[in-house]
Amino acid sequence: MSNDLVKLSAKGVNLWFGNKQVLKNISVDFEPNKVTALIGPSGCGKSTLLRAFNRMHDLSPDARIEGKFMLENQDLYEKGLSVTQLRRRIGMVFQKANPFPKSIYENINYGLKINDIPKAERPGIIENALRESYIWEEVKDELEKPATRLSGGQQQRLCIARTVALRPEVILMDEPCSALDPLSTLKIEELIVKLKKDFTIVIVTHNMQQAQRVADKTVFMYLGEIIEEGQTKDMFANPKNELTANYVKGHFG
Ligand SMILES: Nc1ncnc2c1ncn2[C@@H]1O[C@H](COP(=O)(O)OP(=O)(O)OP(=O)(O)O)[C@@H](O)[C@H]1O
Repeated sequence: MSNDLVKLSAKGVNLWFGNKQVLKNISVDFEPNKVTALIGPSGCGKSTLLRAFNRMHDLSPDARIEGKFMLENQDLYEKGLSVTQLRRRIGMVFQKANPFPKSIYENINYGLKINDIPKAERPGIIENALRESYIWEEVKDELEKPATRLSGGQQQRLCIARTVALRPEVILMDEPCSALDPLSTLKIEELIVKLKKDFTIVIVTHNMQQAQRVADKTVFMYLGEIIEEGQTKDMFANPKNELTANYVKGHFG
């Protein structure tokens, strides 16, 4: 793939927790302004791979990583690279919404403050991030309310707003809808599809319908390896590998 079609990539990655090898010779490219879904049965290493891009295993003493993770030309594990700076370029949204126990406004303002965004610019950025995340109309009159009083779906959209406010290049999403009801899930899916105009998105999901609704490309993993990847439509309509076929048909997982 030519380089301008690659935003984020892993090359020859192996990862162990203690003696257990969890990722095996993973090489994958993620295209800019596309949504890519990582799918596969429980325990196959999807979250481990996603988290490795954001250096989330740095503090696990038993994690050992080989191979390269690149954001365009930046080696994400380069010695001396600031993890804070890296996470500004690669944001992450988790399975369970995790707003700070502060006001809705402050949840977004905090990240802007610690990243030295001038005070005068912050209200506009906060409003814009809330609008982009389809939550502004619901919260605009109660920005001082504690974020923890929002519904689960609203909290997750707030967490997405908190991430987009910092204008990362990539947003990693680890099962962002698994704790949400169907209506909130659809709102987040609509949001994900809209956000790809500005961001490159990688999403871990167990929900095959969700992968087909939101993802341009899909990567199927099994026991720590990538078995198949391709355009989502092709992978679901004509999987090349028998394991992929059985998984997408719901025969195991
Ligand atoms: N910090 C850790 N220390 C030790 N083992 C871990 C750690 N994190 C994950 N594992 C193990 O690595 C394997 C892969 O886990 P991972 O969470 O990446 O799978 P997954 O495909 O995302 O699964 P799920 O769909 O259930 O979330 C599992 O066997 C898990 O127990």
